[in-house]
Parts: sequence; C-alpha cells; structure tokens
Amino acid sequence: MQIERTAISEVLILTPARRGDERGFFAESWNRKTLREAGVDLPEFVQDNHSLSRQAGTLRGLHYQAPPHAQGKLVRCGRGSLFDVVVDARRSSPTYGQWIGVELSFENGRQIWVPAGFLHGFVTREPDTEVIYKCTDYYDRASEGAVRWNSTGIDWGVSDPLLSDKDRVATSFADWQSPFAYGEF
Ligand SMILES: Cc1cn([C@H]2C[C@H](O)[C@@H](COP(=O)(O)OP(=O)(O)O[C@H]3O[C@H](C)C(=O)[C@H](O)[C@H]3O)O2)c(=O)[nH]c1=O
Repeated sequence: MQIERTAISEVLILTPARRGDERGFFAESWNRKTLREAGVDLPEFVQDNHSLSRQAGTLRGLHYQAPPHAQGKLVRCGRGSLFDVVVDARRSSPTYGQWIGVELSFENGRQIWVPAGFLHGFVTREPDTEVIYKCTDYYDRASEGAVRWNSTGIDWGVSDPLLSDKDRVATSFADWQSPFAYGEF
C-alpha cells in the first residue's frame, strides 16, 4: 500500500499494491491492519456506495452531510476515470477553502481519503465511469447539502458539465454557512 500526503495534511492518497499474473491482477482494496501498521488509522466504515456515470463530463458535487452525520469517504474508481476534488470546509481551519484534486482511474488504482468536514465532488473523464466509496456514517437525507461546483475556484477541466437539478441550483461557497468546526472530528 503506497500512502501519499497532500497539501492538506488530513487528505491522503492511498494506492494498494496489485499482484499481477497472466490472468490480470489481485489487490486488497481495503485492509485496516495494513494501514494501521503504516501509521494510518481511519475511522470505522459503515456503508459502501457505488455510482455509475454514463456520460464523460458528469459532475457530482460538491456534497457533504452535516454533523452529527458527517461522513468521511474513501473513494476509488472501479471503471473509467475521474477528477476527484475535496475542499476544506472546517471553519477556522488554516486551509479553509483550499482544495485538492486527484485523477482516479481503474488503471492507476488510486484512492483518496476525504475526512469528515470536507466537501467532496468529482467530474468523470470517460463514459461509463464507476465510483466506489466507503463511508464512515450512514446516508441521512435530512443532513445532506451541496455547494455549487464552480464557486470555489476549482479547475475542473470542464465548462459545461452534466449536473443533477440539486447541483445546478446549489448555494455558492461564499454564501454558504459551513456546519463544520476545525478540530471537531
Ligand atoms: C448519497 C446517497 C444517495 N442515495 C439516493 C438518493 C437519490 O435517490 C439517489 C441519488 O442521490 P444523489 O443524486 O445525491 O447522488 P450523487 O449526486 O452521486 O451524490 C453523491 O455524490 C457525492 C460525490 C458524494 O460524495 C456523496 O456520497 C453523494 O452526495 O441515491 C442513497 O440512497 N444513499 C446515499 O448514500
């Protein structure tokens, strides 16, 4: 397992080793013990999600669940490729409003750890891109929220993405009141 730190120290890039042979490969996509032995102790995961986006240029985000149902997410690409983005949304954080973007693909096998307190979104780079992710809390519709994708200075590499109705009308980051406090998680 390769572990990379990013410019926001709590956000990690994890890349499991792939054991290749003439059939293809085998990888342990999640192993708590391996990470703990490398000094990384992530919270317990309780729900796995899987989404398929048919069209390249599909953008989902920027999303969150408010406390007490804030979710940490471990995100990977099962098919195709995407640009995954996290934004620090913790009030009084030294990196508040800063974002990290990483290309995730079936080929590179990279995963991004999105801690609770961060906005999360992605834009797909290929048709039929599948995203698989583990969450540290259950879905709670009443707690979920969205911030408009083009209101935080992210360079998504697209100008006219396919958006859900919810994402099309989301609040701008400047007008949004973050429910997350630095040091709360
Ligand atoms: C998130 C979620 C959704 N749903 C239902 C609700 C809707 O009927 C349908 C689609 O939901 P939504 O349009 O919110 O899906 P995405 O736009 O992919 O939202 C996700 O995309 C961004 C990138 C995220 O990080 C979040 O996990 C999540 O907000 O699935 C569920 O039943 N369970 C769930 O955990």
